[in-house]
Amino acid sequence: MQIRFPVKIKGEIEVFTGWRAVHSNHRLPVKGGIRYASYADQDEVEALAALMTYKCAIVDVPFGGSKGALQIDPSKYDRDALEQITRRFTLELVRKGYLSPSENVPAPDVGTGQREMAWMADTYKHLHPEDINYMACVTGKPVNHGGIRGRVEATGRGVEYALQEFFRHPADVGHAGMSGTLEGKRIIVQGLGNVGYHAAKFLSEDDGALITAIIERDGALINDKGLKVEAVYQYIQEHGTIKGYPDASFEADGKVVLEKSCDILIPAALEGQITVENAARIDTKLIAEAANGPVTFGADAILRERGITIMPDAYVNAGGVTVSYFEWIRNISHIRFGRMQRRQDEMRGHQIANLLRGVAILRKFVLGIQAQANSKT
Ligand SMILES: NC(=O)C1=CN([C@@H]2O[C@H](COP(=O)(O)OP(=O)(O)OC[C@H]3O[C@@H](n4cnc5c(N)ncnc54)[C@H](OP(=O)(O)O)[C@@H]3O)[C@@H](O)[C@H]2O)C=CC1
Ligand SMILES: O=C(O)CCC(=O)C(=O)O
Repeated sequence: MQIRFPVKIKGEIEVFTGWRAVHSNHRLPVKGGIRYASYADQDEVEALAALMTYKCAIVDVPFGGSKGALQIDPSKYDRDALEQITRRFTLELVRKGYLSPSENVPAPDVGTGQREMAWMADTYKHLHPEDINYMACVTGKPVNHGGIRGRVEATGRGVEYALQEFFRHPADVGHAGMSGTLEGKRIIVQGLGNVGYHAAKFLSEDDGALITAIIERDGALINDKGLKVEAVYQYIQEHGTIKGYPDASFEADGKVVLEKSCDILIPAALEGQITVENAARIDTKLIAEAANGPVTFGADAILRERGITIMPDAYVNAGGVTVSYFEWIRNISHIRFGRMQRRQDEMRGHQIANLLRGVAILRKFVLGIQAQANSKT
């Protein structure tokens, strides 16, 4: 479904185009992120909606597949304009039946995050004040707006878990031309956004892997001894670029760094980064598809022919939708997880107390019979 809507920004009317595609509603609600990107188009959204169907099936979360996008470069708008645009987009989605807790539940994706999800949930709530499940209309919300701890880092954490699992299978590791664990493995990450940042951070800090290069929109940082991911991330927050980061060499052409030698390549930015054009030059043993669709169909065949193992997106980046499921469940159950746990603990406490009481009664009963028997002899 395509939507076109006008928004008045600083006195000027701008018309925006967005999409929400549903691939399969064999299970409801359908689920999938909404991205803000200038390159977004309908074909991409439809393909990503199909991927969501398969992803949800693979990790067995009871959702159908959907995806959405708004054709916009969010870096060109200030906070107020983005809020206006997001609220208007949400209004259109709700009106057309493409956003609701029971039918279609968006989440963050490229260019969107907790803030946009909070605006969407709030807009839905104003349109449907009678819906007591309004909070479940989107996931990936801030924790103080019905979100769940861990959703922000969930996709990156899932990438780490998928790789940890891979390294638990020595035959597969050997087949990929490696041995041992993640410790000391040379990893290149493309995209230090939500997914790439958390994946790189956890893999280096928790698993001892070396992040030897980070490729961003404006070039790449290289350090064969391993980059400090948190320091690079903070540098970007402060300077808005990776250029000038002190503890690494800089390469202006990020695409070339995709071809640098490494053990594991993690594309975590955009679709179609590894194509028939560069597949023959990719110098890695394992590709973990953290982004959706980073390897094209043609490139996939070339890489496999060359013996490079590919861990597919529908499995590698499914941590996000998995935690989204817990957020949605929590929102529709109207009970805090802590409270559920407390009730369970209380119930268990009651059961143990009842059991002990039963044992005490039984003991009294047995002692009584024994006393009776003794008095008779
Ligand atoms: N967020 C989630 O929970 C999930 C995301 N995904 C997928 O993961 C991928 C990344 O999403 P997410 O991390 O959320 O998005 P973000 O917008 O948070 O991050 C994307 C990152 O890639 C960078 N980037 C943009 N263009 C390029 C380029 N040409 N070369 C290198 N880096 C570039 C961006 O830089 P800049 O900020 O300058 O644009 C940004 O740092 C997408 O494919 C998404 O669909 C999959 C499952 C769940
Ligand atoms: O968290 C979600 O519901 C969807 C995340 C997403 O868009 C994706 O996995 O590609």
